Amino acid sequence: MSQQLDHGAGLYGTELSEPAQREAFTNGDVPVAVYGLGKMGLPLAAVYADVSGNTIGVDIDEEVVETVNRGECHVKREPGLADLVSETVADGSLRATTDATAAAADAAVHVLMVPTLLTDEQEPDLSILTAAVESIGAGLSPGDLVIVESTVPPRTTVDHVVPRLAEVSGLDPDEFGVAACPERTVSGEALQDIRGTHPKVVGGVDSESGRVAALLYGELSDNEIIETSDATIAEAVKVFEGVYRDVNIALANQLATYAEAMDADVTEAIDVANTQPFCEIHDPGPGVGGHCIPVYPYFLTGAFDVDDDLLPTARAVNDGMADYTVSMLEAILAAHGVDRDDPTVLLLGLTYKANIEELRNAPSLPIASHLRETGVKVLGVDPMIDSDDWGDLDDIERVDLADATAQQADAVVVVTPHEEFAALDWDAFDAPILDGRGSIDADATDAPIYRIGGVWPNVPADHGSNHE
Ligand SMILES: NC(=O)C1=CN([C@@H]2O[C@H](COP(=O)(O)OP(=O)(O)OC[C@H]3O[C@@H](n4cnc5c(N)ncnc54)[C@H](O)[C@@H]3O)[C@@H](O)[C@H]2O)C=CC1
Ligand SMILES: CC(=O)N[C@@H]1[C@@H](OP(=O)(O)OP(=O)(O)OC[C@H]2O[C@@H](n3ccc(=O)[nH]c3=O)[C@H](O)[C@@H]2O)O[C@H](C(=O)O)[C@@H](O)[C@@H]1O
Repeated sequence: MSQQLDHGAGLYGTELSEPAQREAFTNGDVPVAVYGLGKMGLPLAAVYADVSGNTIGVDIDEEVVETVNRGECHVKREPGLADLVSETVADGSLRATTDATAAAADAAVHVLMVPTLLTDEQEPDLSILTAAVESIGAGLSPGDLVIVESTVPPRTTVDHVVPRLAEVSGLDPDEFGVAACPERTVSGEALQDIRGTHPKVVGGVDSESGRVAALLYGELSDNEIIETSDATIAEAVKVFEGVYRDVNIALANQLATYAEAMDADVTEAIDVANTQPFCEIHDPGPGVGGHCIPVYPYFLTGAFDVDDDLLPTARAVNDGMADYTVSMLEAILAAHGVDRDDPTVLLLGLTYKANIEELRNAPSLPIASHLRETGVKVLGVDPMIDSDDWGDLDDIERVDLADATAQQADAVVVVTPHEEFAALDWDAFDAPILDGRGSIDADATDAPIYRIGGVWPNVPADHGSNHE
């Protein structure tokens, strides 16, 4: 029996030995297509290219495709990614295209890394995933493996992806493999995470799908490969991780409101509580953003008919922190004698998380629109957002970082503490500061600092409770 895989053939159902399969994969004889070249897709495609020597990235955004094919990297602040993209494009391991069906026809492994969002009714929106699945179906061959790395509601792979692939390709489901292998990566450390910070979870729709997926990720990751009993469990692992985080952030936010009432510093209480191993209370803040953590609970509540008060309540607590922040700000303005009809507030950090260029569900957005509704003039500084990308921020007047302290704002709010803010002269603002993430070293300034659920350094005694 030949120990040589025909170039382009798939590994699902192959009679080759596993060593021969690994050799075929790392020799470039098992072409890979990665669908979605965003914050997660580009790092993933680059690692697949580095290992397989034969990966094509697919994106609907022509600018993304052209950027990648120039060997350039559009995903910011991912250590090592720009070099890896440049190297793999230069040696021919990585290329990009907008032609998903042509890519699917060439590939034997198809990796879905496209966004999975919500409808306006907070229901899972799998339209993007479905479009990519249909493109793959149009080019699917017997022996191929389709991998769902996108985060999806549990049961999506078995109930939606497999039937759609079979219908579009005309193949019988047992002619190709499908596995849910959710991406457990954090932006800002994507390459190291993909290569093994955490165990890689792999869940095949059948044992052969799981076997092939585990073999491939055994080449990408130097961490343990955890093969779950089926694809649904693998999908649930990812969603449960995210829901765990949302509920625990809601707990931290609720505890912050109690800390205010008891005139105690919630951060100190949390830090000390977390010194025992059964406690991992998260951090309070102005809200939970991104298109992951605030979305994943709806992959359960919007996908299954279960009587659940907990997840919706946690979502309401987290979404309520924007208004909580605004109400604190209104009290701060009053305490500092600012009673004009149109005070000016400067927001520092608009994206959902420090040093990450993503505005989806960012707490700064409801904070800004709530302030605008009350007649406040809202200025914003965010070094992660170029001026030509400011269009979505129509409630906020853009200010360059260099001009931040010159704005004569009546109050300053640190919503997202980008690393650039560490160098700011907080005294130069000559205004009270609401430090939404507890990111300012109070010893470094005489400015009055207010925190959510925290002690308020440099705040005069008559300016409300909970102060030093
Ligand atoms: N951002 C994160 O920290 C993490 C995200 N994830 C999951 O990864 C998936 C992707 O998220 P991100 O990379 O952050 O999204 P993103 O928004 O950064 O990038 C998505 C990319 O997909 C492209 N795209 C949209 N429709 C497409 C289609 N039909 N075919 C091909 N490409 C298409 C877009 O043009 C964009 O370049 C989501 O399911 C998310 O839940 C998982 C772990 C971490
Ligand atoms: C369970 C978990 O930690 N998931 C991670 C999460 O990463 P993500 O980039 O969404 O950021 P995050 O650190 O969870 O923050 C989400 C939001 O929550 C806020 N946040 C975060 C932690 C906290 O204690 N308090 C808090 O208010 C952040 O400011 C941000 O607005 O979601 C990622 C994802 O699935 O996209 C996932 O891969 C990451 O491992």
